[in-house]
Amino acid sequence: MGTESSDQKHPQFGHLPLATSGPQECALTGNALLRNPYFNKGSAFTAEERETFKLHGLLPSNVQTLEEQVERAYKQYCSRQDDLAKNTFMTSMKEQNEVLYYRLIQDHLKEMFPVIYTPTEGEAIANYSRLFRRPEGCFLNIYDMDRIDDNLAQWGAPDDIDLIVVSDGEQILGIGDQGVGGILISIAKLVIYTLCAGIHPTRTLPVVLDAGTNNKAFLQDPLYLGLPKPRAPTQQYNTFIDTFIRSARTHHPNAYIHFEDFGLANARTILDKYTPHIACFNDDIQGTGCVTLAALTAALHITRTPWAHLRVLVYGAGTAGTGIADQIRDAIAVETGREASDAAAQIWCVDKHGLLLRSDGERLTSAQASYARRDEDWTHTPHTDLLSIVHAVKPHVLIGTSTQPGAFTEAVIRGMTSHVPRPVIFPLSNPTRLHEAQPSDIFKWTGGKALIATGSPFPPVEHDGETYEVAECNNSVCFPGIGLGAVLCRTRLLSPALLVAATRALAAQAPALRDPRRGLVPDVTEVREVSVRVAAAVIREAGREGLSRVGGIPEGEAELEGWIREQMWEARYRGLELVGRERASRVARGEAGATGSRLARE
Ligand SMILES: NC(=O)C1=CN([C@@H]2O[C@H](COP(=O)(O)OP(=O)(O)OC[C@H]3O[C@@H](n4cnc5c(N)ncnc54)[C@H](O)[C@@H]3O)[C@@H](O)[C@H]2O)C=CC1
Ligand SMILES: CC(=O)C(=O)O
Ligand SMILES: [Mg+2]
Repeated sequence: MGTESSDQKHPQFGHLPLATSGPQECALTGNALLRNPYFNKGSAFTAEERETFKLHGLLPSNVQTLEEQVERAYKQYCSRQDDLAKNTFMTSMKEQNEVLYYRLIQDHLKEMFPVIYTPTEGEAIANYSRLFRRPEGCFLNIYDMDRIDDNLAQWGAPDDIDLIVVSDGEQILGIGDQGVGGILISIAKLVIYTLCAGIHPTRTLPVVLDAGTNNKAFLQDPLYLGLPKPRAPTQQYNTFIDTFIRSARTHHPNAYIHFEDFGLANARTILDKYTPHIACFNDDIQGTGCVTLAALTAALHITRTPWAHLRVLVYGAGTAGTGIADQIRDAIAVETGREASDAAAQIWCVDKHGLLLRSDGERLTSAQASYARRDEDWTHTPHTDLLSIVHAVKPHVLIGTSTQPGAFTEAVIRGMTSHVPRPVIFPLSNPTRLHEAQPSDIFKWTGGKALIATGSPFPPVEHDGETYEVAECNNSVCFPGIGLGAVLCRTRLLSPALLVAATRALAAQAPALRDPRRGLVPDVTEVREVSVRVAAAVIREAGREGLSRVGGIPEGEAELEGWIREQMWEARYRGLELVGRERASRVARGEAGATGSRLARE
């Protein structure tokens, strides 16, 4: 586990795998220190530090607090003319001073989350090659597979990396193939891990797998920074993935691997292949499934619909849609004692050719096949028309993961409302412009009866003099806590039981359970505390299943949560201790109290 504090003892918990307090050892001085975003404090370096680290003459004389720096940075942020410019400003702040960057976001979380994540991050990704200033992360090239080992080895010693987020850029945030720009989704997800779960920012690695792109505009753009070739054929692609996983396991054997925004054909195949062997997670399949099931669980608590009678319609049966369907199927099976195949019969999936039917044959992916319906039951209903399907199925729940804006029309929503008293409607497609319906319209068309959650943030809805929160049902509410739990107990695998435990922990924290005007999932401003509970559930379950590789984890609830909190990184300045280069390289090799792998190269 993290070596940062291997020589520090915590008064309450003894030796913690990863401590985030106390002084930090630093071998950098002068300009090199100011240019290092992890150690840099800018105008907040104390008089003593300015002396010790040879900073005199390199900084204006006034020593400021982090709060004063945040105030100035926020004013600069506000002066940027639009969200994309604000996003670019934040990227540059991250390159200069990580503590200030995270603290600024934390102090303005609600306002800034959509700027550093969906929807604005999608715009930044689409414009990656135009906005590019400085590379961040690890770029792997399918035509240079022999170098993957070296490329990954340079990120530190085997114990330095706890978490890798990797994307191949094929299906980014609902905006399709973004090629090498996919590095930015890996970076954005890692920022959320740090913000929302206190994952140590220097112990993570963002990776993009550049296998080409089928984005025609990029292929014709001389400024495109990735491989200007169509995506490589399947066999070569599979070898690329295998090589990446093998090298990652060799050089960073403890890293939990998070897959993000892979294309439909590959996302599931890769997850199924590696889940039995390594601790890995696909956010679009499992994270989205987990948060949606948690939101649904809270909604059913309010509507009082029994699991045994539940009817669910999933519109858009791709990576996210089938991931959600699987989680709901498994929950129905657990709650009713039915076989998973029987539980699947309570879920109807619609994709671009209409309701999934058995006669679709080879057109169905393996994930879709278990939801295909018998053709003979649909001979009298137009199975390509959503409204007709709604009238035939009478769903309690309608979920949109189709990227088709406005697909949940007034007729569809009113049709659904004619069959069930409290329709549960989740338009989850990102970014905001791709949502299947607007929450305010859904509220209007259902006479305020709907229980709504959306994929991107929306403002609250007014109805009959009351204000109703619209929950953001985004995997960002659950993947940080799941990852924190997985990292802290160094789970060998991320088994289905760990995900069930995480989902239950998340569902139990739905604000709507306390007040029906509040959201079906916790708000982003609450996520850090939510992550503690989710991580605790994951760690406890990993212990029960014999998957945990860390000893001495406290058992009591309060003690376990305290143990987790102690290891969550926080955006505050710590004292610096000057050490010699030799000590610093031992630190970087994990032989002494380290400050993070990336410093090995600095
Ligand atoms: N809220 C959240 O946490 C998450 C939201 N998403 C969003 O969900 C959407 C889908 O993402 P993925 O599943 O990764 O993409 P995907 O490409 O794997 O799935 C989209 C599916 O929609 C289908 N589709 C296209 N046109 C359709 C139509 N007219 N009717 C019905 N189905 C249609 C496609 O054939 C495909 O199977 C994206 O907008 C993405 O941003 C994805 C993951 C998490
Ligand atoms: C939220 C997310 O993971 C997506 O839209 O792909
Ligand atoms: Mg995603």
